[in-house]
Amino acid sequence: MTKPTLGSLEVFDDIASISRQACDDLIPLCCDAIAARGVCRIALAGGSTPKLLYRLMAENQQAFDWAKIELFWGDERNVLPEDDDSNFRMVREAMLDHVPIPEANVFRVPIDPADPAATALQYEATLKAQFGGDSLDWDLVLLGMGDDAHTASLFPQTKAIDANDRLFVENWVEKFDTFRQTLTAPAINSARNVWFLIGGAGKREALQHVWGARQAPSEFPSQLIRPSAGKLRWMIAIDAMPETA
Ligand SMILES: O=C(O)[C@H](O)[C@@H](O)[C@H](O)[C@H](O)COP(=O)(O)O
Repeated sequence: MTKPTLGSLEVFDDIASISRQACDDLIPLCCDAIAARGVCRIALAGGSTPKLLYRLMAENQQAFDWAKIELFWGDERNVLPEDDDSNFRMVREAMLDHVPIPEANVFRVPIDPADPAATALQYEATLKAQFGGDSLDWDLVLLGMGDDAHTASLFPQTKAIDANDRLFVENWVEKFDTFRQTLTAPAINSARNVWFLIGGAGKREALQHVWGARQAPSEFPSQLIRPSAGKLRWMIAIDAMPETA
C-alpha cells in the first residue's frame, strides 16, 4: 500500500468518521495546550471536508474552553466574509454562530478584494503579534488537499510555494483567475501538530504523487508540508487511498 514517508497514516471509512475522530482528539489537544501555555491556537482549513468537524465541535462545545481557544484561517478566498465562497463564512455557519467563543479570539483574514497584498501584510502582522514573533507554534494546523495536490492555497506553480521569507501571502492562482490568501509552508511547518483531512476518490492520484518517490513540490505542493518538530497526521478516507503501487 502506498503510504506517506513522513507522518502517521490513519485510514477511515469516510469523511464522517475522520471528522468524529478529529473532534474526539481535538478535545485533549486543546486541554493540554491550555494547561501548558494558557491558550490553544488553531489554523482552520477551508473547503468542504472540514465542515462536519466544525459542526461536531459546535455540537460538543461544552468540551472546549472557548475563552482560551484562538482561531485563525490557514487560507482564504479573495472575497468578503459574507460571500458564499468565504472560508470564514463556512466556519461561521458551521461553528462560530453556535459556540461561545469571544469575538476577540476569532482572527478572520481582513480581506480587501481590491488590495490582496495589503490584506496579506495585515494578517501576517496579526500573526506575528499574536505569536510574539516569526515562529508560529500552532497547536494545530488543519489542512485539506485538492485533487491537484494543493493545500491551503499553495497551488501548483504559484509564487506562494517559494515565499519562504514570509508567513502569510497573497497568491495569484491562474486557473481561478483570482488571488487567494495563504499561510506559507514555513508558517505551517512550525506547528506542533498538522492534520490532513482528506477524502474522495478524486484525491487518490494526487496522494499517489504527494507520497511518491519523486519530490516535486511545485507540482505537488502538499509535499511542502514537513513539520520541523511537530507531528504530521494523515487522516484519509479509504476512497482517497492510492492503489497499491
Ligand atoms: O480554501 C480552500 O479551498 C481550502 O483551504 C483548500 O486548500 C481545501 O482544503 C482543498 O481545496 C480541499 O477542498 P475540499 O475539502 O473541498 O475537497
